[in-house]
Amino acid sequence: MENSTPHIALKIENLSIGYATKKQQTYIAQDIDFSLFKGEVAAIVGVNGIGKSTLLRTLGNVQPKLSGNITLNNIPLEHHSIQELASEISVVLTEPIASKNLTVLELISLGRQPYTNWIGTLTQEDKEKISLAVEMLQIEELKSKKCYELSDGQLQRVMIARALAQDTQLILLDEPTTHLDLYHKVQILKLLKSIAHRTNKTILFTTHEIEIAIQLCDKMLILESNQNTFGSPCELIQKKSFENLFPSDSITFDSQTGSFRVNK
Ligand SMILES: Nc1ncnc2c1ncn2[C@@H]1O[C@H](COP(=O)(O)OP(=O)(O)OP(=O)(O)O)[C@@H](O)[C@H]1O
Repeated sequence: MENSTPHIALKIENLSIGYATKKQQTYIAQDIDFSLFKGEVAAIVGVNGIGKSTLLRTLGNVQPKLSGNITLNNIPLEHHSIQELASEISVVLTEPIASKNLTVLELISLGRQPYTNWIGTLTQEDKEKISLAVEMLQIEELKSKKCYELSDGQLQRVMIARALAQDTQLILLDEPTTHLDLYHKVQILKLLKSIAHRTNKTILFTTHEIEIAIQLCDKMLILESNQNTFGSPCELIQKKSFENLFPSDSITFDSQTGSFRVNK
């Protein structure tokens, strides 16, 4: 049984996500099922408020699941220690960072925290991983700037560099391209794809850039209120899964071009 799934990095079965208080549980999405292999890049798409960020936070162990199974490298998420998770999953969320007074280099160095000693001394390996992340995100000229001096798009690239410096098997990113112009959106998603393919990491991100995701992702998860559909972009197009994502009197999906058309 072990040998039949050696390369699955992340397996999600019957997952229900939402918010729990002592009195009640509020379900945001239920029956989510999918698996991601090592070396794959995948996008979670769906309309506003459907639960994309909630799912990402649940997978990143930032908030608890309501039920179901999340398995990372064949081991249930809850069986990984906090220390293990920090070296296996990096999470880039949309919340503003508390540490904007740090320089860019200091912030990226925090990505190495799971590996450094208690005073945070960086080894040669740590420094090399940080330099590589800076180089990959092309942010050399920002290294000494304070984070509060950055534009939203620059900060977004710095946060991705921090996640890369963390050097984890799974990288989760919540809307990593929101503040970027079209060129940088494409550049970041192409970079994420090449990192996944070159380094065998698994990268999962939420996005509203459905058309770019169709062109660049290996897999996509479409969250909808009554169902969750998962597959390669080609499979999803063939299954007509994108066609009912938005009200058809306003927007229709053209399966020939893989793009949305506004109905005037
Ligand atoms: N802390 C919270 N407590 C209770 N409900 C919440 C909380 N945060 C978000 N929600 C609700 O969960 C639902 C899903 O929100 P979520 O942010 O995951 O959606 P999303 O698909 O990422 O949306 P968007 O595309 O607008 O970013 C929404 O109805 C939202 O109101």
